[in-house]
Amino acid sequence: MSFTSLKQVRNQRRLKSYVDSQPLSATEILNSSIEIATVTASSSSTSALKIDWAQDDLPISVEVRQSSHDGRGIWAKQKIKRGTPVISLKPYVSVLSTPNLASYCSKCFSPNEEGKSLKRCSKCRVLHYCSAACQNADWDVHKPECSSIQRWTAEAPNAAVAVPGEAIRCIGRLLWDLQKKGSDHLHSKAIRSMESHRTSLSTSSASSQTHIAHSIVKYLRVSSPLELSEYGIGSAAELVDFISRFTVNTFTLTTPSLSSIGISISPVAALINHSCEPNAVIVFPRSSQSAQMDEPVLKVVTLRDLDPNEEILTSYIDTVLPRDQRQALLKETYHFTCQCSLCTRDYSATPDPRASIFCPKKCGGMCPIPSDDVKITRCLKCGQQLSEKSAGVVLDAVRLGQEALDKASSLETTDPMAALRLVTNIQTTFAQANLTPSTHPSLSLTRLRCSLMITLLSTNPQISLNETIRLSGICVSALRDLYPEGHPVRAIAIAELGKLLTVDESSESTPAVAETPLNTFPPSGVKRLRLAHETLTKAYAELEIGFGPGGGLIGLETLKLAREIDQEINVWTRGVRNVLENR
Ligand SMILES: C[S@@+](CC[C@H](N)C(=O)[O-])C[C@H]1O[C@@H](n2cnc3c(N)ncnc32)[C@H](O)[C@@H]1O
Repeated sequence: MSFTSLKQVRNQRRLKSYVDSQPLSATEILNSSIEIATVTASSSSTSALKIDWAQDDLPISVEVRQSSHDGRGIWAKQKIKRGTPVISLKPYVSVLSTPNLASYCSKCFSPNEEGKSLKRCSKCRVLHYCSAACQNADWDVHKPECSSIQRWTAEAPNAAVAVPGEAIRCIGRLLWDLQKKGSDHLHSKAIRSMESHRTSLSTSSASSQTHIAHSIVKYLRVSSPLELSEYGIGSAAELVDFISRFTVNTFTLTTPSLSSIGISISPVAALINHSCEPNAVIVFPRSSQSAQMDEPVLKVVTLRDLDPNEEILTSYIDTVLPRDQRQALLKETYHFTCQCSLCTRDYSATPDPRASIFCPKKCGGMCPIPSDDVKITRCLKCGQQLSEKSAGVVLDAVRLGQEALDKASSLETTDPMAALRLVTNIQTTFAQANLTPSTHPSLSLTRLRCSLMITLLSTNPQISLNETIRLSGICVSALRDLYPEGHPVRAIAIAELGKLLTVDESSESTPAVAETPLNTFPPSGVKRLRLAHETLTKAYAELEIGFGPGGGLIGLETLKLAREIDQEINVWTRGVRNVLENR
């Protein structure tokens, strides 16, 4: 679960507060969720809850429990094998983020296929569909949205804000649905029961949520929050409360290859608590077996074998970040101090791979990265202290790297070449600072650089295929230091490397880096094909864990490619044998 998508909204102009002078008390909010939950059993620290709106989506292997530490959560009742899609459901609402509106169908979220074009709604001209069937199926929900978008666009001060952001569109869809179903419907109960932190918001969060509240009022075409009673919202405070629930409980909607394309709301999946070292992941694997109209399907897949009475935990944030940054993000958006196994790990003997530099004496050991507060750091193997000057170089590199990452990410789709220049130029600074490849933001920059090179590979002859493969290899090895076997991020990176190794070598331009004995990766000819096959087979095995049996759409593609390469290797081997026998 991540809320990067809301950043867009946060950065917009802030409006006057709508919040009532008499906010709902925490007890009132708590009571509203307890009335729908019946305690049915109890253990020493947790008690099982039977929640009517959750029962249909939960298999018998798990149950909802309440704990004093992290509230409600989902727990294993029996042994569960790793790679099990323990929960599989369709979110109540899913919407595309604005830049993706023309590239994916707004009903089934399939991408615009090459050679075909999505059909645009002729009225709002904003949503697109892959077929008339998808458009018709979405019309019930899109109807009120369509006129609201048209009005929003007509009143927009400039083209940059001509389409309401995904948070506004998502809340709009949710509220129209609740209005139609009524307050007694299980969906309405489920939404009301999601956790809110309205009473403990920081000033900046309160301000951004108030801003969203203003936008919602404008989008729904009511003149004040008091007119929202037909949506089950009785006051301005309740509207802000609703938005707080939304912020805490929204998921990033991703493609089968994990690109973020929008946001989804599922109160059942939102019952899962957080760990920076999770034992499960939330993915949208898609597969050719399921009918398109049923997509997107959210799956919670276990990453390791679970014992009975273990809590199922996913990560709400990107766990490539070092502890301080993870804790700050979780505190700001989710209002808790994380005490997971990763956050409480002792790094005095082995440094955190997310925050390390190589030993200044090059003994083969590593030092924890210095920070503004702790500048003195020494190699954990040989004890060599990092000089103050070198600590300054590292701190500068991290700061410049983060700036380059933010800037390049914003240019990624609009000007990939400029983004690539930015992330390439920072490499020298990083090399001087001795950051390890898995240290933040080094890894994020390498991943972005690799993904930009892949995008540009087919159109720009300056991009070297072998260099792209080498970078992809660096990403895979750094991700292996951070993620367990089968984690979808790692599995997708391995599949990407395997796929790159299958690209026709003859398409390679003059190598940008001279081949040296130390630089023999990737190999060429049949050795390369064999490595590609081995990598794809490994990727498939990991995809089958992180995305569940079959590995989702990427699993299917990877398996197909592995089989094709296997045939190619066989043809090549037979060819060589024939030549040898004819001699
Ligand atoms: C998406 S909800 C998870 C379900 C929530 N526990 C409930 O009862 O509805 C996220 C909220 O759960 C709580 N939470 C999740 N993980 C936690 C953790 N590891 N430690 C403490 N609180 C946690 C925080 O209050 C957070 O804002």
